[in-house]
Amino acid sequence: MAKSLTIEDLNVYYGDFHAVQNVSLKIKPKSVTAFIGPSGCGKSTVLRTLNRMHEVTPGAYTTGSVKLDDLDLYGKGVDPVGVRTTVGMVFQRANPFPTMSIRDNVVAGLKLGGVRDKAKLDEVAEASLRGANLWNEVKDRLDKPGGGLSGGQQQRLCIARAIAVSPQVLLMDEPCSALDPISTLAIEDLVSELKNDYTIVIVTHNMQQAARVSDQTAFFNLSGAGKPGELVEVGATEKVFSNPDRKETEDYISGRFG
Ligand SMILES: Nc1ncnc2c1ncn2[C@@H]1O[C@H](COP(=O)(O)OP(=O)(O)OP(=O)(O)O)[C@@H](O)[C@H]1O
Repeated sequence: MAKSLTIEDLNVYYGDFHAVQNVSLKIKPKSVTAFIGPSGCGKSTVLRTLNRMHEVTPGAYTTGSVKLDDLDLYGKGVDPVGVRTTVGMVFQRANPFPTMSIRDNVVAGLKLGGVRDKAKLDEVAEASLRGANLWNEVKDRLDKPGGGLSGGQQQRLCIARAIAVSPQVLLMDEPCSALDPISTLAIEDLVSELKNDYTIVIVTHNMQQAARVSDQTAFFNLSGAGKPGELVEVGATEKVFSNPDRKETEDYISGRFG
């Protein structure tokens, strides 16, 4: 199920603005990769190119390639909507449909895809909520609105919604930035469990979080004011945090800048 991602010579533009340059990176199946770096260096931009989500911004485009196993996600005839099902995404702020029931929130994507069989929908809702470590907290109120859950529960609901459509990769853009420390730890534990089934890429500003949850860390930086962001260093998380190759990486990780 889980697949690899291979990014080669990726450049991202917002119209005339060259946001990110020459990123090449391999992401193994069933691993967690953390994107770290100072604000504006292009972490979210690169993340969004992994499921063509940047294309919702008018004028945004890429050069280079992103492959899911052998499939070029930007190849001729590849449907971006299909890509976003295969490569799911969880955003910074939990964004459940607030008035929709918890159950319907989870299976919204399946329903949109035409699945009508109630038994099947219930089965996927339960499996996804269990997968997101939320089932026990909500099993007695599945018909209540998603907006009535706590922030941390809403974020896990969004993770359940993302996994309900059986993706191969999960992208997470600062999924804990709006959460308290306990909810944050719950999401981090969940990420470690989800790694058994999915390939995960997570953007985080929290160094401890990157160190705790990821196998591989990619450090991005700006080459100068107004210049594009670039990938400075990527490697095993333990190595990047204990013995980085580049001084900029060490300075950032040790809090000397950024
Ligand atoms: N929709 C957009 N339209 C135009 N420029 C954008 C857009 N989104 C991002 N940018 C620009 O692209 C650059 C990279 O932004 P991005 O959000 O990817 O950085 P980031 O590293 O994720 O930052 P942060 O840590 O602050 O979220 C920035 O200069 C930003 O202003």
